[in-house]
Amino acid sequence: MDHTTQAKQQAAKAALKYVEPGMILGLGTGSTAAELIRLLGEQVAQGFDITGVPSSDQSAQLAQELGIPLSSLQESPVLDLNIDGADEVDPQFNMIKGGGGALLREKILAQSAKRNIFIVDQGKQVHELGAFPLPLEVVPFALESVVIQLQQIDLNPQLRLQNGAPFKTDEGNAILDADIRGFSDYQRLNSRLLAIPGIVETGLFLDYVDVLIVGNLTGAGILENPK
Ligand SMILES: O=C(CO)[C@H](O)[C@H](O)COP(=O)(O)O
Repeated sequence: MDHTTQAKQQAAKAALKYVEPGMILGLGTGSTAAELIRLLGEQVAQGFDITGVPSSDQSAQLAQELGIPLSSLQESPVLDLNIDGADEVDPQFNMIKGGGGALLREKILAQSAKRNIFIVDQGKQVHELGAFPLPLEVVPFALESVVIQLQQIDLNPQLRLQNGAPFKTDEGNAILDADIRGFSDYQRLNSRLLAIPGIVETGLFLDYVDVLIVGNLTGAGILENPK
């Protein structure tokens, strides 16, 4: 197993300690979140009682295969806890998410949770955001128009592809990956992006972290956000 996977597993293992019986738990998307879902599956098989609300069809499928009872956000609109991964996190707990294309549902779950824990391997910690392109979820009808507007502010948007065709999110939208290097006022950038009609959501997750768990080869560091 490679070192990054080991670090992701350590982060997931540390997060498991925050999960209490009877919780309605938001299940993130991506390989780190999948590590957590696998661990939860083992716990559920031993009689642990939780209900998961998945942030993607992919996570729903994995949880279902492992026998984790599932609910939907419609049935369970308030989550006790949400646990998800991230693509980048800076020292102020600002994050880029959406590498797996689930940013819209992920942000909705994060917003619906009483508490949010993000689990990352140490390679995700950065001084400033932007080496990882910022995913933007865009309504297909508006795609070309949004591309032009993003080009005008030098964000060099790239249409995300999958097997040669435009990537389609679980909500049926497209993803544009934008180059935000050089921008440091993330709140302002986020507001500016969300003001463009057709951009449904951005992968900038600002003010969402309650606890950040950073996995390494042998364990995990716990960082509480003093917000
Ligand atoms: O935002 C996400 C999916 O939309 C993921 O949390 C993010 O891409 C991290 O993925 P991984 O754990 O595989 O590195």
